Amino acid sequence: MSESNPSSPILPHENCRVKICGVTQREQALAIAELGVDYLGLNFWPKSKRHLPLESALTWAREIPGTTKLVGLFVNAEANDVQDTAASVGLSFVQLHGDETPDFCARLVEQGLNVIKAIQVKDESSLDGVAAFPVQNILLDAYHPGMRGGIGETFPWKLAQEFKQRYPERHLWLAGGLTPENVAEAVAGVHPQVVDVASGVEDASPGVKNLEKVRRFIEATRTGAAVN
Ligand SMILES: O=C(O)c1ccccc1N[C@@H]1O[C@H](COP(=O)(O)O)[C@@H](O)[C@H]1O
Repeated sequence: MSESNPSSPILPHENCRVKICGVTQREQALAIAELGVDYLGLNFWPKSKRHLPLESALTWAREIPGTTKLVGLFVNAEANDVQDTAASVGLSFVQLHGDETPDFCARLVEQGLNVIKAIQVKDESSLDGVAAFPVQNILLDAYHPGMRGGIGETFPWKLAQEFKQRYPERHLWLAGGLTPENVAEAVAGVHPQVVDVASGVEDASPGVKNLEKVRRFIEATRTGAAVN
């Protein structure tokens, strides 16, 4: 499926697109789509605080307008479950945030899925393995021992800049600790294709977004300036 989203109402700054991840409520999902977000992340990892049961997703996900693409997040799921969920929910991308191997990703790509492989960046060597993954979309997130993601921590963006130099043909989804306050600096310094945020647009409750923060995050990404 194409990366382009021609009906997006405002052209993003430097064409950087926005993904809001870990939405758990139908009304919020519709409101966030209405704000013009490019990608909405649905978290199918049962251990996440932002877990969305498949049964819930099936009741409302297809109400989201097609201008907002759905991304399903999985951690070490079975290939058949990823494929079945993608088909039944109508996912445009699957985000693999666990220890999935290049072969596992290849199998899903062969099935016609658009795979985003997440890499938790510990240091420069974390980038070495990227070459083996047969996917166009790579998501870089912060490394935290024993945690899979959604933790609100940044990693040194100079490593994301290095990724861009080493893998210019890949699409970079930049994640990890992004907020309405720092996303403009991230876009200007790294030039990712997509910025992805979960906790940075929430208050106290994981999975419940602060819509004003979402609005400010989108605006900061598209205007290239921190919005207060
Ligand atoms: O959000 C989660 O709960 C989560 C759980 C397991 C793996 C990934 C998860 N979220 C992803 O983590 C990054 C960064 O999140 P944050 O903005 O730092 O909170 C992002 O890609 C989310 O999609």
